[in-house]
Amino acid sequence: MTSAYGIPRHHFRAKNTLMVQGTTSDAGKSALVTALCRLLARQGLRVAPFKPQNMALNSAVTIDGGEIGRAQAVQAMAAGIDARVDFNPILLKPTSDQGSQVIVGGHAIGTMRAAEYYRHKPALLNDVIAAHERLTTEFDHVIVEGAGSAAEINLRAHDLANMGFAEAIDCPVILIADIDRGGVFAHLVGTLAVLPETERERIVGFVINRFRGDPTLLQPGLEWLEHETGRPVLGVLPWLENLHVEAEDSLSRAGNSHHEGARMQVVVPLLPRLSNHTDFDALRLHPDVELKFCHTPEPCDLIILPGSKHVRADLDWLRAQGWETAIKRHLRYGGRVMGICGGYQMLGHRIIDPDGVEGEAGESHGLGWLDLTTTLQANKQLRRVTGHCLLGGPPGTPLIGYEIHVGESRGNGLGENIFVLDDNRRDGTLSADGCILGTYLHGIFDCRETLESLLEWAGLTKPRHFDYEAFRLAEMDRLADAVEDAMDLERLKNFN
Ligand SMILES: NC(=O)CC[C@H](N)C(=O)O
Repeated sequence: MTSAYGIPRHHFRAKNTLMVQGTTSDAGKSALVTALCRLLARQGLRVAPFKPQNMALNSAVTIDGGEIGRAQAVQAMAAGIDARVDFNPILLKPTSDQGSQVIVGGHAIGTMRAAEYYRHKPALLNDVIAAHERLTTEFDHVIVEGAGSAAEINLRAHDLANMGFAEAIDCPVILIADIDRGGVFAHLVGTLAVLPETERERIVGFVINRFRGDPTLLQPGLEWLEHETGRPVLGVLPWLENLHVEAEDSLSRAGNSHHEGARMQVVVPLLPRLSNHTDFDALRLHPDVELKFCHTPEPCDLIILPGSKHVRADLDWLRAQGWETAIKRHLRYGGRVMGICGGYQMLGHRIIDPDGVEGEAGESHGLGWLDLTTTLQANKQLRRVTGHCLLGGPPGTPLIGYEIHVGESRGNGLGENIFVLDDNRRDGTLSADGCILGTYLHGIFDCRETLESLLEWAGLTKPRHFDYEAFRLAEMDRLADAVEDAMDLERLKNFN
């Protein structure tokens, strides 16, 4: 038998694989996959997350030295295993509205516009299938996350992220919809309606996400849905107040924080190509910190220039929004400034992109507050690091982080390093007056001790203890508990 798109198919052939697709973006696919990974791992099963294709500027460095979407690294954590490139064989990192850097098997193969990427897709589907196949031989279960909406029929012909993948490997699919945004029945029934018969057949049931309110009022709708579609509602997941699971990409549900009694105001310019915003999760969740992502400058104690996928363009944006003048003033009044990766590069004298790695070839004047110059190179540096932070003086506090950058910085400003890495390298530059700090390391706030040292440097006395690692694991368990209460895990296991 062949699918509506000509791919040979058999009935539910893929071993131990269950896929979650959504009726919309942000329906809760990532969270459901995270929860299922956690629940299966809690039963002592070996479970791997998988997302064929991810589009995100939040990425993670894997144990095997590649780059994948952040969500799959979080799901791996939920599954109790280290992240590896097979969990997300294709990652698209948008650099402009039309083009993305294409990362295959953990490594960038180039920056492509949509049409060019489409030409690569048939070959890429083979890479995706091969990665999935490797996981099925090693793990008891593979939980696959789709991308965006399953109903994007305009993209279906070359799809490898949703039904294109499910058809190719032949696996059952759960469809999840977000009731909080409304229209949930229309979303579910409408999605089934636009799918061809063979794809519709794969949908083994529905999950309704983010429900709050009176369940008796929902019940008639569920009965209607089951009757109308002949498919079960496998679970209604509750709205979980302030649930923290790292955001896949957009800042819509994450974002600004407000804590009663916060003593430190942090502002992060909302760069158009801001990358790795999960860097700020531990910081914005800290009880002493109020963090805001802003388009235009606002008064605060600490300004952090974040990572960027297109540093020179984001630097232009920063200037156009008035940040350069505002930051100078902020420094004059004793404020602190920090730059992470792309933001660090902006703090130097120049950013040179001779080969147009991030857009037009050329160079830009940096803000010039740290004595360094950055050249962007074809080769991307990807590594996880451990070490010590010497901010409070030797022997320093433990440090963890990761690097993802094509820029290489040189200059006298790199002399006084505050991060000593276990691989004998150094990182972390402090300006002579101690008010400006730059680093290539992402994820450094995740480590409690480093977070406290950095907050003290920024002017906070005796920061409260906040253990982000423990917090995020507890949140994963809160999510998993809710899914366990709402769904029958044994039933899900029997779908394949
Ligand atoms: N993660 C980042 O901020 C990367 C900065 C810059 N785009 C580089 O690759 O060097």
